[in-house]
Formats: sequence, C-alpha cells, structure tokens
Amino acid sequence: MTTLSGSEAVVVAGGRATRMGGVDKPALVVEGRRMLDSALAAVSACRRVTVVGPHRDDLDPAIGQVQETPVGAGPVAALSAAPISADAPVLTLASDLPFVTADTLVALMDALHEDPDAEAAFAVDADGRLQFLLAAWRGAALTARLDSLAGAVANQPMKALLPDRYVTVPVSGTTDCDTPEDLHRARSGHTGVVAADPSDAREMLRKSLQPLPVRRIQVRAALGATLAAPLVAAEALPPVAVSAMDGYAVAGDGPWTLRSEIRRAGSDHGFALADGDAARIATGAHLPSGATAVVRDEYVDIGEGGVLRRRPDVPVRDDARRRGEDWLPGFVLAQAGTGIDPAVVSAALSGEVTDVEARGPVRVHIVVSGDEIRRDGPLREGQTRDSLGPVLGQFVRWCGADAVSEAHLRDTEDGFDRLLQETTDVDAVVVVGATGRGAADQLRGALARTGAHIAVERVRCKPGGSQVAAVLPDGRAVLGLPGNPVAAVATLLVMLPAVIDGRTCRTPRVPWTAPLANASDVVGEVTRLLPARQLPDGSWLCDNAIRTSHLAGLIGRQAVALVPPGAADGDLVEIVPLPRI
Ligand SMILES: Nc1nc2c(c(=O)[nH]1)N[C@H]1C(S)=C(S)[C@@H](COP(=O)(O)OP(=O)(O)OC[C@H]3O[C@@H](n4cnc5c(N)ncnc54)[C@H](O)[C@@H]3O)O[C@H]1N2
Ligand code: MOO
Repeated sequence: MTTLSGSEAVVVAGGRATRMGGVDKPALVVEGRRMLDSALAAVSACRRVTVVGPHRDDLDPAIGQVQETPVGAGPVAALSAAPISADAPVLTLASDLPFVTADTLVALMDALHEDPDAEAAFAVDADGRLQFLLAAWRGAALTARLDSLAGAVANQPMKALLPDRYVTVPVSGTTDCDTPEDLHRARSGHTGVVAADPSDAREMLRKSLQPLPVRRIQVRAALGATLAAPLVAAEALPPVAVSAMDGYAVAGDGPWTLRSEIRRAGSDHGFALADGDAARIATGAHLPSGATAVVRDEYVDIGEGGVLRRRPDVPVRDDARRRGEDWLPGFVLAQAGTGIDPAVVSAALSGEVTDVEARGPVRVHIVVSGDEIRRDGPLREGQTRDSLGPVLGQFVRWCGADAVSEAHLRDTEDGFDRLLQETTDVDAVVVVGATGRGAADQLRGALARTGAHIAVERVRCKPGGSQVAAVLPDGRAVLGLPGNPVAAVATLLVMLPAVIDGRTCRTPRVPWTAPLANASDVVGEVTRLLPARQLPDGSWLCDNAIRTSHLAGLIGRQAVALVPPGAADGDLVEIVPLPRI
C-alpha cells in the first residue's frame, strides 16, 4: 500500500484571495477546522512539509515556513520558493480545499507510480477541471519545470508549469473555495440534495445505498436478513402421510378389527395393516403401511371384541394429511427480497431448508455525541442526561437491524473522522447529534473529508429537518439524527428501514397508512412527525404541541404520524409504529 512517508509536500497558503475580498483565506474555518489545517492534516505523514505564505506562529515547528518573493506573486512563485528534493515525489496543495484527505493524495501518488513516463498526476474535479494545486509531482520534474522558467516565476499562471506528460485522477468531495459562494456552500454543507418530505428522503437514500454481499447462512441465524434468492422447499410437506387427528388408521371401508399396536407420533415401530384392520394413531404420527384413511376418535364406536365402526351420523372423511398436500419439493415459499422474519425461518424449517442465500442482517453502530451528554453519575452544571443512548438500540432492533455496539463521542476536532475510519465492521452508523451547523457539529465535515456521498442533505420535515444520510466509500450507511430526542427517534424510525431495504435489497413495504382524525389542527408548512394514538373508531389522533427534548411525549402513544402539509381531517397519512414491549 502506498504511504506518504517518502514524499514531500508544499502547501501554498498565501495569496491575496482577491475574490474573497482580501481575507486570510487559509485561516477560514469550514466545518470546524481552518482550511489550512485540513490541508496540513492530509499531508501530515509526509517526510517534509513546507507552507508557503505569511509566517504563522501557531504551526507545528516541524513544518517549514517560507514566503514567496515578491509577496503575493502567485502560486508558481510560491512553489519555486519551497525546497524540493529531486529524488522524492512532491505533493503540491492549495490551502482552500477543506475536504482534502490523505486518501486523495495516495490516489494521486498511485496514479503517478503507475505511469513511469508521467511527470505529474493532477486531480480533476467534478466539472472536469484540472486542479493544478492538488497534484503529485516527481521532484526532479517539478524542479526542471520551475528551472525552465528561468526565474520568471512571479504572477505566472499555473499552467505555465504543465508538464508534457501527466495523468489525471478524478476526485470528488474536494471542492475548492475560490469565491465567497463556494465557501458558503462548503460551510453550509449544501449540496442540493434536500428531500421534499420523509418518503422522498427514504427513496433518495435507498437508491444511493450499496447492497451488502450475499452470504450463505443458516436459516436459524438468518432472522433480520433478506432473501437474496427465492426460498425453495427442499422436501414435500408433509414429507409422508400423517394423521391430522387422534383416532384410528384404517384399511378399507370398515368395519375394522382393532389391533393392539398403537402408532405414536415420532415412533418408527413398523407394522402394516391388512384390509379390515385398524390401529390407534396419534395426531402427527405417520400412517402405517396398508392404511387407507384415518378416522378421528369422535367418529367411531368400538363394539364387542374390538370391532370398530364409523358412526352413522358423521361425515365420511379422511383425517390424514397426505404427502405434499401443502407443498412439493421445489415449491417457492418466499421470493428474493423478502425480509427474513420468524414466519420465513419457520417455513424454511418446514421445507427442510437449512441454509439460505441472504444479505444482512444490517449491523448498526450507535453513537451518541456531544460534550454535554452525560451517561452515568450526577450531572454537573451544563450537562444533559443521556436519555437516548440506553434506549436507542431498542428502536434500532424494532426497525429490524442489529444494534451491535454503542459509544459516546466527545466534540473533538477529529472524533468523527476517527469514528468513520474505525467502525468498518458494521453496515451502518447511526449518529445522534452533531447534524446542525454549530461550531461543535463536526459530522458533516467528517463525512465530506471521507469522500462520503451525501444521499440526503436535509429533509423538509419537522422535527428532523437537519438530519443527514450518507454513504461512505466502503458502502457503510451513515444516518445523522438530530440531537433532540424526539427528532432523533422519529427520524430513525422513518429512515432506518430504508437503510435495511437498500443494503439488503429488500422489497420496500408499502407504508402503513390510516385516517387522521385531527389533521387540520396539526398541519404545518412541512411534513410534521407527531406522536399519535388510535381512537376506538379506528382513526388516529395526533398530539399537536410536542416537546422534542425528551421522550415523555411518546409515553402511551402507538405511533409517529407523518402529517403532510395540506392534510385534511380523515385523510390517510403514514403511520410509523413505535416499539411494543
Ligand atoms: N441556529 C439553529 N440552531 C438549531 C436549529 C436551527 O434550525 N437553527 N435547529 C435545532 C433543532 S430543531 C435541532 S433537532 C438541533 C439539531 O442539532 P444537532 O443534530 O447538531 O444536535 P445537537 O446540537 O448535538 O443536540 C441538540 C439537542 O439535543 C440534545 N441531545 C443530544 N443528544 C442527546 C442525548 N443522547 N440525550 C439527551 N439529549 C440529547 C442536546 O443536548 C441538545 O440540547 O439543532 C437545533 N439548533
Ligand atoms: O428539527 Mo429538530 O429536528 O425539530 O428537533
């Protein structure tokens, strides 16, 4: 694996930033971090790092600092001011790339290594533009290009350095921030994927998710997974003819002579009936050979000498279940895309199926975030009791996923980066809090830095509008739930089923709808997610005023109702059931 430890880096961090109105652009903060620090974090493994620009006292002393001459003479002058070794690769970076990561730089280095003739590898952004200052160079090639300018480096455009032979690497998530609008977009995390309502959000997320690999798993351990192939019966049901009642196995039309043997369920005591014979048989016991029918106890009389007769006043009926009466081998019990619930497991067992091809169950890591959140012990001033961490797993399981682990994350600069790097053994990460745009809300920045695809940036709903749903490069889904507990739970119940559907290729269920009695009292401008309970007439009643900072408002409620704008009394609205215990 390529590492950056053998390479050098030059970070261009001066410039007049005319389009920014002359501010110190590298020092601007995007998602809680100076853009310069994002660039420096990406190159931190390099053997030498040089920042070109005005001297900054707060940089690590190990980082070299130089200044171009004349000051403000542009990036070519800046690169020529930096020490560059001829024998090492050199990464050249701007300091207005808030989402650049070491992975991107490794990709550039890999591309350079792959083509021995290439002098440099340049990133290409989503619009197909070459990013001159997101590049990996052979040190000797960069020095040669700079030397060829014979000192005329001031105010040269970067393309004056363009080598004869170079390769390009498409890079997403590394928007540069040239204009105040770029910066605003990066700061607000606004990528334009705002869902019109929760069902739109589910659809957008489902489409973005990567399916989990198909595994062959034991039926007994498959609960919560999704069938990746039809569930086909391996054996007939019943596999042999069995009695459906406690009664008598008989041969012929009767009357019958009762034999002494008794056929019990599960017994393999072998005997055969001759025409005119009867033998006592238990429900579920297989018929002895020679038996033509079963007659239940209630339908017979036993006379003198053990002679058995069908009573004259009862229907003539065979109380046996014949082989294959329910299904024969090859019968499709459930289609691919069916969620494996207890009925599917049970039917598979009835069909003598031991293993299934399946995806999932989805393993979820739960993260509760925020410095103020306190799990145990007395609250200190300013602390908030963690009222979600201990119960969120229950909500996750109710949705049909496995809550495999749980953690509390402090508000540190790289906490979310590490979380996303370290939780690779789950299929989805559910994060509570940190979805907002506050100074401490780091999730969106970390998502951008990992190169995550933001499937849903926000949702037009209340509460829960600030939620974010993303897909990491390795396929993990990330659900960022708003920190207010009611918003977190309602959003989870709406969105996690979509994660399960998308990752396990489950056929989505048609949402459950029911008439809402008081829609006109509770409608808003966007879809409202409100606790609801069912009235004796079958319609549903929503609470209007709901405090979102605790779950007390969910006590005694059966569901969260999704009330779209414009809903009228009696309209069908989506009902998302709350967990039952
Ligand atoms: N300027 C604005 N600020 C906020 C807005 C807004 O539109 N403009 N929306 C508010 C709403 S509504 C919500 S919801 C939150 C969403 O923000 P975050 O997802 O970043 O959540 P946090 O700030 O981390 O937490 C919000 C709130 O919830 C409490 N919390 C978090 N986790 C727990 C827990 N495990 N147990 C109990 N309480 C928890 C946290 O202490 C905060 O009070 O943004 C609003 N701000
Ligand atoms: O939007 Mo917050 O999600 O209302 O509680």
